[in-house]
Amino acid sequence: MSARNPGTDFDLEWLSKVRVNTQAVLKRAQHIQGLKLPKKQWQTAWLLKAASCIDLTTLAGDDTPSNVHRLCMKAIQPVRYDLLRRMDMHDKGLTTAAVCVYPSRVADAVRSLKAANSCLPVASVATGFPAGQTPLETRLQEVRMAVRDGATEIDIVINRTLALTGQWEVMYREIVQFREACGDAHMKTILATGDLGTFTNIYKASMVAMMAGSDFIKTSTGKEAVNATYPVAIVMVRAIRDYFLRTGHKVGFKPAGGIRTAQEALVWLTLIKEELGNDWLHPHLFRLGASSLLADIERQVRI
Ligand SMILES: O=C[C@H](O)COP(=O)(O)O
Repeated sequence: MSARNPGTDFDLEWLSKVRVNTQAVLKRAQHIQGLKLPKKQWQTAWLLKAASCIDLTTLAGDDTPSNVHRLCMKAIQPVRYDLLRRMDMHDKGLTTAAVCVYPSRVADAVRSLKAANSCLPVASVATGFPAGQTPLETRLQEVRMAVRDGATEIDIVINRTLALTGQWEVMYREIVQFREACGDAHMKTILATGDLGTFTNIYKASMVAMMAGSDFIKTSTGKEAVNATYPVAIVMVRAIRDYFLRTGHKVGFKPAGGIRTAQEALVWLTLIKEELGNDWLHPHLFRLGASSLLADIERQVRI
């Protein structure tokens, strides 16, 4: 992970000026999707880069220590050894960026990784994931417990009620408290953009999350009706760029939810390269939240 974002004071004036131009956003997203993807000879390298940026996730009601263990083993060796050997990549230490599990499964993941001598980070969703509709004290306690169990990254969800009713300062104060509860664990803030209604709300929520000290902003929980989309990403990465220009702090970006194919992973990498530049094309500033993307990446690498 990179240097942390310390956040800023809440600045209402900054937010009130914001009006996102919907047509311009849609046009830019379409342009990015139309760009030529890396040529065949570079695609494998790009796909391995994508694999290294995955937060390999399981967030299911029937998660058990055994499937969390299998997830951890896959995260340590995301692409088959013989395939990596063929590419002379077998000794480069390729892993995913992290594993991501529910708070109750953090201890299982930490145990499995430790037993395998791996220091891969364990991320945990918290704060009443996915809806965030539990009392603030419960949400804070959940963060503290996940950290206590060994999570070094916490994916919090914002309180959508506050965003939809324009209570930005209250939302800011909640996120500041989550950041405190995280301690040294890095905080990714999930906006659940599919619930936020407008691009302007998405920009404002991104900015509030960064002002409150988020290390990453993340699109979705994977449980909304609409999850990671390219237009939403354009709005969020522009907010990241504006925040960087104003404060000098680089905040990471994590699209998540419904990302299943190697082709989509390539578009996501292209979008980041075009909008934020190469600095962001590393796991400390870019993650793909996905439960089933890796299988297609491995398939494409094999071809
Ligand atoms: O944060 C990660 C998402 O919950 C994963 O969503 P997915 O299962 O659609 O890949």
